[in-house]
Amino acid sequence: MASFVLPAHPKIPKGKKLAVIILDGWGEQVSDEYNAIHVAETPTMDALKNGRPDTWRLVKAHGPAVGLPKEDDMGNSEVGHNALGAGRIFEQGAGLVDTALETGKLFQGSGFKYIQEAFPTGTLHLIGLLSDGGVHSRLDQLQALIKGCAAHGAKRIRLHVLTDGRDVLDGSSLGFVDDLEQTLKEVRASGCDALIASGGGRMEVTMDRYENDWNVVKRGWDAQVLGEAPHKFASATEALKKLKEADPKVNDQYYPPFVIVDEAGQAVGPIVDGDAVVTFNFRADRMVMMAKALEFADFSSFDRVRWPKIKYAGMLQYDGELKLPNHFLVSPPEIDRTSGEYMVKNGISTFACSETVKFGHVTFFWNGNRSGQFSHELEEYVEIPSDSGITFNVAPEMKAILIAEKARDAILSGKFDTVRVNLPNGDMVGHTGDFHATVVGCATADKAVKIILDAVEQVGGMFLVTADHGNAEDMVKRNPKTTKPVLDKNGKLQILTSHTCAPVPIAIGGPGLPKNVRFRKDLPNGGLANVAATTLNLLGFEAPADYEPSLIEVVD
Ligand SMILES: O=C(O)[C@@H](CO)OP(=O)(O)O
Ligand SMILES: [Mn+2]
Ligand SMILES: [Mn+2]
Repeated sequence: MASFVLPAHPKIPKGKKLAVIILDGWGEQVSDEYNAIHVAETPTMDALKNGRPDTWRLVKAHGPAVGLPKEDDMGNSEVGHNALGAGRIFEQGAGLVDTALETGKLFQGSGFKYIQEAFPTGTLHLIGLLSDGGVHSRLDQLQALIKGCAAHGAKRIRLHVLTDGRDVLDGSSLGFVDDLEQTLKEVRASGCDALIASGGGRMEVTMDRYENDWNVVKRGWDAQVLGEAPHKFASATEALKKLKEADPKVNDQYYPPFVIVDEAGQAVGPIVDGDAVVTFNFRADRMVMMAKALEFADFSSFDRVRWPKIKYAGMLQYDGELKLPNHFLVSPPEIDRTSGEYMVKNGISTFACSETVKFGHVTFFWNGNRSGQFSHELEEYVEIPSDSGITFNVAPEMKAILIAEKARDAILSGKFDTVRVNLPNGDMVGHTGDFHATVVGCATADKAVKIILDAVEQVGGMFLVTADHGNAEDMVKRNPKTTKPVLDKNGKLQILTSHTCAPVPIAIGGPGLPKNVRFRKDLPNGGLANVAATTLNLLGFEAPADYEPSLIEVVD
């Protein structure tokens, strides 16, 4: 058994309060009119950067630095917070699924064998996000899964697709539907009856998270399981086109639920007793609620009307603590010995807080996709309810100030050694593609940082401010080489709703920070995984030997 006792840091004393602030979706990019952070008034963050090369730097937050397969994979909250909390780089779901598909192991595992039992007489349903974004799922993996299932005996496959427009450009869903239809055609030619059965936009249908709004999951349930939706079409392509014609404001993220019907008007693929279901997203947060609805006998979050007896597997197991779902096709990364666990085992008390839509980021993701606390005595997790049923450009301040005030009160209470928050604005408002609202959101996040830093000042503490990946710093599609916007065929800017591959800032400071502590210069490629050792050092401990190295040094 690994020992959790950490030696004292030889030079940094214990006992100073530490605030850790994560700005969600806050990267560093060219400072121009498409950078909402640059355009926003951000005096607090500017002051941490300007003229402070020893206590401000950039760290990598995308690609292999956070366990993603490729250098052009943008960062995201799951991999970012996993790295921040765990202090090491784990190969993440995207890469694990790639390997399982390439080696064919996915089709030999116990999870696949389990769903395969339903193939002779039942339908296989595949539910998930349809894009090549690589944050929650990937189209090429879905295509390989469909072909592999057909080759391994699936006779009837039904797709329940969620359109994206958040990790990819808005409007790109039509192309992804075309690609998927092509694969389904090939599979049909091999004798497997494969069709799209239902759909809807990811933010409107199924992919809610952290129980912010169960109506989202219910809309998905009604379409996917019951075969009922307000809109019925002969194909997914027709659905996307007609729904857009009827309401030009509708976008890929927010398509209403629809079902595909046959000539007699019957839904082509409701989920019934004896069927198999796979949720093909590898990322956990936005599939956990659906997984609960599919799997839990005791379930009261909405009226399921019918709870079919199915064989259900997740692409991954989404929650190791809850063992949810029980069956899965690929084993998730085993993110163990996170900094949160070390802190608890070394007597460090923690207060963690965010609003609902980011609450699991500083708890569940931070702790290696583990729900619950390590210690009820030493840890307090506070969730501030998020607005639901709106897009965040309508209320771009979100709950940032309330989160900061909770953190301030926790710091001033003297009860906690460390306080950790996620400020959501740059990310959640950035995803709406509304530039002006994102500017307001970023300015608000900056004000929230100030509230926390003022409290740190009062108690003579320290702070570490960083981000989990980029988003708000880039609101248009650019040519990566020239950084100039890439215009569409009509000469218009293409709004970027997604995350980016930008590095993120990290700043340390506060009256409690020993004067001779500064960022090392010999880790130019440092990334988010280097932050955990840094925070353990600031709290007066040496970091575990196998953690990525600390970003700080003490100069004599
Ligand atoms: O909203 C989400 O699910 C993702 C984007 O797909 O954003 P984040 O990783 O910041 O949570
Ligand atoms: Mn994020
Ligand atoms: Mn995001």
